[in-house]
Amino acid sequence: MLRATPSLCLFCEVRSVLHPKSSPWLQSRQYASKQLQRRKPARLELSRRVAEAPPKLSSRGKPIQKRTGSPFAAMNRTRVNIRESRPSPPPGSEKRRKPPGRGIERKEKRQDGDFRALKMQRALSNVSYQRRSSIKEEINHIQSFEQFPLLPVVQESISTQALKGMEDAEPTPIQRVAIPALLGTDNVGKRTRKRRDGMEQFLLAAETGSGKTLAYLLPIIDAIKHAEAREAEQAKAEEDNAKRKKEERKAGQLFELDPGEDAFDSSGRPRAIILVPTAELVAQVTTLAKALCHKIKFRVSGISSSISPTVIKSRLFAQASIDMLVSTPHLLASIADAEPRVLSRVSHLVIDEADSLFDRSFAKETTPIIDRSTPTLKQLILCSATIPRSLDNYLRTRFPDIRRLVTPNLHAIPRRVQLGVVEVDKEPYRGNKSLACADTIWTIGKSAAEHGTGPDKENVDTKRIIVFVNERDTAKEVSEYLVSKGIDAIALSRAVDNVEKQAEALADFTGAALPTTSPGPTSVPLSTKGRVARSLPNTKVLVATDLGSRGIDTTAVRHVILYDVPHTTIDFIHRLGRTGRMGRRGRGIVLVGKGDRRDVVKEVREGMFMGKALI
Ligand SMILES: Nc1ncnc2c1ncn2[C@@H]1O[C@H](COP(=O)(O)OP(=O)(O)OP(=O)(O)O)[C@@H](O)[C@H]1O
Repeated sequence: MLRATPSLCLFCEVRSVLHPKSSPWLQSRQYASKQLQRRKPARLELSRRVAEAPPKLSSRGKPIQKRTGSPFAAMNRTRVNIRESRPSPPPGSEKRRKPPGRGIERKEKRQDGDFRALKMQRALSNVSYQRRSSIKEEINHIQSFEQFPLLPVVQESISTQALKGMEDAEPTPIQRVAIPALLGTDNVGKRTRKRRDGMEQFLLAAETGSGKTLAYLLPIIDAIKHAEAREAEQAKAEEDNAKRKKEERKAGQLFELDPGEDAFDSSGRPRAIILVPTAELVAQVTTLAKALCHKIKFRVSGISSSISPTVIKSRLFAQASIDMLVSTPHLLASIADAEPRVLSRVSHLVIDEADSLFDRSFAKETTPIIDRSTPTLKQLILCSATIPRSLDNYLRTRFPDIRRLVTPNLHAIPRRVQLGVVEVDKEPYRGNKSLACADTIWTIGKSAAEHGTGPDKENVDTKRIIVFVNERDTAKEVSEYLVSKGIDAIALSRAVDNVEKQAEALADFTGAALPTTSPGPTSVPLSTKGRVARSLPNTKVLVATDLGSRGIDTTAVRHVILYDVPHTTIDFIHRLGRTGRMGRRGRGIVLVGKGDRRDVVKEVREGMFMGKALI
């Protein structure tokens, strides 16, 4: 009988020492063959982890942990595993996390999921659909301006001055949301009014062409008139007091210094300031405020760099007092450096087109104006058609308590605006974008010319078209090309020197009165290389860069051509927002060429078709 000692065990080798079966019955054949079967594959199969490098060991001999957050963490990976790279949540944060996929959240994820290309450049801050629906419900009951507790004179001026000729005009959604909030008569306002001490902050955000200007102007003018009445009462009481004291002094024959007249000078110290990015917008907002002041009686002035310094000085300081000032930040900041009192009585400060005025080119002028007016400020009102993510982040840190007054359709381009696409690479343009642009304008313009009835078919059903380009230099190039093709076009850009003609053309587009002395923008050189070419009557074209598009009220414009595909959805919203204003219909045409983001254009079109908010 064979006896197997532990050291001779063929199958268990070293382990055999501890093997419970290292006993004499190990010799049984059955057990030996089983062990052989088990061991066979071990000689043929490689470990699954054979390709991996052996773990790096620290000086203490322990494996070094991979740094997932390091910029080199993803090197040499063959699989994308984004989850792995996410930092683990801090302890305790699980409690605050909402249960996954509940109600609105889940639905929104699905809605967002459609914008695959736009997600890559996600530019806009999100407003939940739940919030949009609740705002809709809240403002549903407001049907007329009379429901706002405005002073009777302010109330009257709406139909007779601001919306003259518009019978039965109803407040727009942003006016329904903002006017009660700024007056402090909405539910939140009533609750907080009593414990209000410092400055109130508001963000008004609504679609383009939805009447935001009137939404902030009416409550501010109302507040100015209230303050005026209070101050008049106070002045009367002080006057009575002074009179009484004088009589007392006379009766008592007391020697006292006569305090004399109160030297409180309010010239050059406006109560309300409205900041806008361009001189064109200064003119636009001032015109509306002036229309209101005919009835309401308050003093408003607009100043911009297009006005001479002498006129600026007289507008600010020549009047006994000034109630409202409209300006650009650059100009006001330079005036405030020389004359700090200009910001010493401001109770209402509006930053219109806030997304522009808080961006890099304006922020260094806008922010100090806010800081310097803060001691007297009662309301800071920011206003914008879009809330970019950068602005959203800035507001969260700088104004965490700001009240966001948004409308249900914020960031959605209305369905009444259609977006068409012209493929520039295809026949007959063969990549010539300017030719495609001129041809598109001719197609739009021809129908206007055909419908003209006058002998020279002028001023009859004139089509106004805005062409948007991304770069300043392109604006001039494109307008010159269009003129060479017989189109009445002018560039609106800071790079263009013909300021007077620009102003005329813009006035014509915005419906403002044209100066009678000017020959009018209809006279365009219609010749190319000394030869008179055919011309397109009844069509006017403005070639503009993005800054020209901000805030300008071009209600008469039905067509917008996007010569360049806009960089972000923000630009899409502002540019297409020059048409389809205040419930009108409009048409946008985008020229798509080689290298342009077709997927982005497609998604914007789909979003517009479905009336969805862009992201
Ligand atoms: N309640 C209303 N009913 C009818 N029209 C109105 C009403 N309120 C304002 N409007 C008109 O709507 C037009 C657009 O107004 P406004 O320029 O204030 O729009 P906006 O929202 O500031 O646009 P943007 O975002 O482009 O600056 C103006 O011509 C204005 O007279």
